[in-house]
Amino acid sequence: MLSSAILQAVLICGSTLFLWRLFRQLLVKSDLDNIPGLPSPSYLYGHVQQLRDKQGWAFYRELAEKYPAVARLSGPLGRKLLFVHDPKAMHYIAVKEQETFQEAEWFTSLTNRAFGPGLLATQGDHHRKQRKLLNPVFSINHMRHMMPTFYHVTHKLREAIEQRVVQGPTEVDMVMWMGRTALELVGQAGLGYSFDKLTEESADEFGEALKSMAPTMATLGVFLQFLPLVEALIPECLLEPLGKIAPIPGLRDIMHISKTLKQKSTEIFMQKKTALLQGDEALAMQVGEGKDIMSVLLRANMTAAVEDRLDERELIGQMSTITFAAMDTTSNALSITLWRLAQNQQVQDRVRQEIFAARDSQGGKDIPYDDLVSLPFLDAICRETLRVHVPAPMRFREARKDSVLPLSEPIRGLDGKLMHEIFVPKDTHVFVSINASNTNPAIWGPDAHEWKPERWLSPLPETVSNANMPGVYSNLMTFWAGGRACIGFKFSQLEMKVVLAVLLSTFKFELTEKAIYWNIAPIVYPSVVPDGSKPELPIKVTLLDRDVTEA
Ligand code: HEM
Repeated sequence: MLSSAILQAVLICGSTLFLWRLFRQLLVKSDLDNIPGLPSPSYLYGHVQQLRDKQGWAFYRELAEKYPAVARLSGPLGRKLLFVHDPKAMHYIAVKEQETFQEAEWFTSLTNRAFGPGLLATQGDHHRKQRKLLNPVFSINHMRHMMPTFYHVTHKLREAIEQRVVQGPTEVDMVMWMGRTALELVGQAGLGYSFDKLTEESADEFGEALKSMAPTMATLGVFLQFLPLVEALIPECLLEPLGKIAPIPGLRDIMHISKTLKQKSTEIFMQKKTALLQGDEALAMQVGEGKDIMSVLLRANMTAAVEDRLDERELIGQMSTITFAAMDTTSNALSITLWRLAQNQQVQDRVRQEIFAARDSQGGKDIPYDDLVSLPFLDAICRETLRVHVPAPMRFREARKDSVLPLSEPIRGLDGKLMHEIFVPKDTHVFVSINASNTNPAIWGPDAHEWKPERWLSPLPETVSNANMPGVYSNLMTFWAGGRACIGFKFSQLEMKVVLAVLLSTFKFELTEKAIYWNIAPIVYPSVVPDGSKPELPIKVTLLDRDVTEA
């Protein structure tokens, strides 16, 4: 009784706040009304259905081609949304004015509840303090130390696939194997924890909870928007008991998942802390031998100046945060790379020869860090895949106060006048299209949409450097920019290269008869039916006869 009254009160307050923000935006005329954009197909939903369409690639392409900098779109009930891929505007959003253009409030509340106060849940000075301590543990120097762990896990993967194809060419679901490998790699190299032996079917409670987090979040849908309000109105001590009885689908599941994540992260953290206090010998006995990101972080935290130290809740919060952020992104990037190589046998042969030559120069052993990262064609394949096939293609931000967004080139407003900048009122929802930016023909040339690794082997067009793209990686926005850019982008580069080097020197990958559909989602994934919800990527895998391949 009491719970439904509280729930009703929250819903009424939430709806009032939503309507107030909507009316304010509709009533107060701003630059948003003068920006050209696609007409809304429905007053009720606006463009939401097109934006959420898993096969909406043509819609996104049309939008980017028709409006090469910004466009106005519609949200539910006529709410104005800003679609952006102009480099200067993106610099402003991600770097210069990142405190104005923040993640949606519900997202930070949710990640705080789900994972604890890690990087995805903190803002401003608190976030900067965390990054200051975490940045060095993701440095190239630490990646180097983790090479043996990367190879150890990847050889397990190779053995697992070899067992399945040893009798002859076999169809293998590569997205499943890339997912398991990415989780185990971030487990061992990130947390010093093993989720999955890879050689047998095994389910780990922590790994399962992490994997089910994103699909369960999706079932909560519109209720998530009310989370900050719920937190503001209901005392902390009542949240859990009320959550258990509230008639909201998925809520109990997400509470259970968060509890499991916290318990397991705390358990691993405590083991690590004890080992650290016992000294280097005890640490060396652990998975990751004390070289994993969390062990290094714990050591760094102990020796940091008192004002720079993170408390235990923050350290524990980083564990699920990092694993969650690392998992599907890199595994799907690897899946897309394998699919592209299966489509392009000549490219696959050429990169394999490069890998063989590098292995031969090591007497057939694993390629060391410096040699691996500087293999030019392997590098070109990774860059090109991350340019054209962005794993997380859209970023969302909310303007927390009125702001003025500068543009690289003026656009012509609906009133016929040139607009050099756009006044963006507080509460405007901004969609940044990384895809549109990475495949902009004005920057990358007329073949911008084609997957052509060779483009990275010669100097890039001048338009690329002239665009002043703010992204942290290769003039691309794939890993975002500024203080919230992906902290793990070097980790993911290394992961992609180690996995590709080991797999391509053992197997040949070919397409099967089955069609593959890439679905637009927070992380793009493949399926064998259009709009399929189950990630699947069947690829024909053949064990290489090294002599034949080299002949
Ligand atoms: C191809 C693989 C990857 C892609 C495309 C990717 C992309 C991104 C993007 C776009 C962001 C910014 C999100 C935003 O603020 O809106 C981000 C943040 C983040 N990524 Fe990655 N990521 C990848 C791999 C990884 C890996 C391997 C790790 C960890 C080992 C990682 C850890 C993180 C963390 C912790 C954040 C939050 C950073 C912060 O807010 O300070 N990512 N990533």
